[in-house]
Parts: sequence; C-alpha cells; structure tokens
Amino acid sequence: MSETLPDLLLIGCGKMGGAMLSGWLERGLSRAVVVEPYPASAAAFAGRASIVPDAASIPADFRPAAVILAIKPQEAPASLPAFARFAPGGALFVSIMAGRSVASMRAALGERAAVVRAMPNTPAAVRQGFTAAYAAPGVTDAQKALADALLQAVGEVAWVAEEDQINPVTAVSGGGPAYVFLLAEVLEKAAIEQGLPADLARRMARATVAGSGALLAASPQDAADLRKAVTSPKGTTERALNVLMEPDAWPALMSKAIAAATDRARELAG
Ligand SMILES: NC(=O)C1=CN([C@@H]2O[C@H](COP(=O)(O)OP(=O)(O)OC[C@H]3O[C@@H](n4cnc5c(N)ncnc54)[C@H](O)[C@@H]3O)[C@@H](O)[C@H]2O)C=CC1
Ligand SMILES: O=C(O)[C@@H]1CCC=N1
Repeated sequence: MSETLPDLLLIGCGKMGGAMLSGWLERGLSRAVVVEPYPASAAAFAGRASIVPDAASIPADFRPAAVILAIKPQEAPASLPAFARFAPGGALFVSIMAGRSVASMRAALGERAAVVRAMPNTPAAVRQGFTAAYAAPGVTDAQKALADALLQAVGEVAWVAEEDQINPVTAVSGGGPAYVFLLAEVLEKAAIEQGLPADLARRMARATVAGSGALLAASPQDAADLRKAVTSPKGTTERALNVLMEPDAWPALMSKAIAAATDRARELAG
C-alpha cells in the first residue's frame, strides 16, 4: 500500500462519508473533491478538500481513481447518473449505501461501471472502523486492491464472496456502533436510577463501554471468556446476567433486531 492515497471523489459528506474522509485525510490523501450540496456538512474539511455543490462543479481536469458513493440509498436513482461519466475512464465506484444493489447502481452508472459495495461503520473516523466489502463481477484485481487500501486506511477490512452477505453485515457492523452507544445510554440511566449522581453515571457508562472495547481489541480471548472473567460465582454480575441472558431477553432481542435490519437492507436494494 502506498503512503498517500490516490485522488478521490466523495459524493455526500454526511455522517459516514465525513467519518471516512477524516480517516483518509489523516492517513494522507493526494487530492479529494467532495460533492456536498449543504455547505455546513462539509465545513470541517474546508482547506483540506475541494468542496463543490454538485456534479457540474467538479473541475473538468479531475480524474479520480475512485468515486465514493456516500449518499442515502433512496437518493441514488436521481443522483448517480450525473457521475456516470467517470465510469469509462476506469474509475472504481465504491458504494457505502445500505442495501442499494450493484444492479440498481449499474442501471444509473452504466452496465460496465466497476462497482464495489462496502459497508463501513462510524469508528472509521478514528481509523478503527470495520468494513466488509463485495467486488462485483468485472472489478479488476487492481481496482479491488485500491478499494482494499482505501478501506484499510480507516480500519479493518473483510471481503465477502456474495453480494447478499453485505445486508446482514449492514445490520451487524454497519449499525453496530448504534447498539453499543445505546448500551452506554441505558447503563447511564440505570446508574442514575440506583442513586448515583448524573455526572458520575455518564463518566462510568462511557469509560466502561470504551474500556471494555479496548480490552476486547487487545485480548486474544473470546468475548465469552472475558465476560466469564468478570462473573464471580454467586456474585453480583451473575445476578445481572441471569436477567440479561433469559431466553427472551438479550440473545433473542439481538437476533430479532439483526433480522429486522437485514430485512430493511434488502428492501433498499432498489
Ligand atoms: N451513518 C452510518 O453509520 C452509516 C451509513 N452508511 C451509509 O452511508 C450513506 C450516508 O449515510 P449518512 O452519512 O448517515 O447520511 P447523511 O444524511 O449524514 O449524509 C448524506 C449526505 O449526502 C448529501 N447529499 C444528498 N444528496 C446529494 C447529492 N446529490 N450529491 C452529493 N451529496 C448529496 C447530504 O447533504 C448529506 O450530507 C447511506 O447510504 C448509509 O446507508 C453506511 C454505513 C454506516
Ligand atoms: O441505518 C442505516 O441505514 C445505515 C446503514 C448502517 C448504519 N447506518
């Protein structure tokens, strides 16, 4: 992997596109053009990337190696045709849109467009993301290597062999940070209910989630073993886990939640 990432065109600089751009800029990017109609969304990148409001304003001489599609999946049919002109030049389209299928993107970009579907997550902003990616037929080895380098620049990467596998990935790791942040929220609330001051509850919840994540990242042990290491026989944690791990509690709820999100990703195929 080269030290500096190649020229990129980012379409949509919202929460996820912005998170990835932060990571790429930190890593070193030769040139980035960002198409973002709402100036406030991209304001944090002024001076570090060229920000333009629409496809017509992209500098005529700009030849991006990759075009990152980071708009909402519902906006793709109306927005993508304006970028089809980059396909014949060999640009790789990397879509992070939930659900939106390769077939529907090629309907807008041209049937020969080289497309990778990737599903990152917001820890990419601190280069600790996880992305699973799928390379559509026709993507060359060099293009796949380019996508891999871009995605690795903001965290860990895995490739899947079947396009549909991106949909459960979207449910698990794409949305996963939201479930972890929800854990911090409900832990804080429960601490306050037990009489702790609000500022202490907030600090405890954040530090516990962040510290546990750091331990999990650093440890070769399974999550279950790290859990068991906290759980003294006949102790306090065991009492809490008896509630959380009842058959209709966390395990069943998580299965139901992930199935619901996977179904929604499939609905967004287009
Ligand atoms: N937020 C997340 O954690 C993740 C989001 N994604 C995917 O990333 C995509 C973006 O999601 P978010 O960043 O959350 O949404 P967002 O709403 O924060 O960002 C979308 C951005 O696109 C801009 N935009 C709209 N139309 C445009 C156009 N025609 N040209 C250029 N920019 C345009 C909007 O102004 C906005 O800033 C979605 O497809 C989503 O499925 C994927 C993984 C995780
Ligand atoms: O909620 C969503 O649809 C997007 C995809 C994964 C995370 N955010």
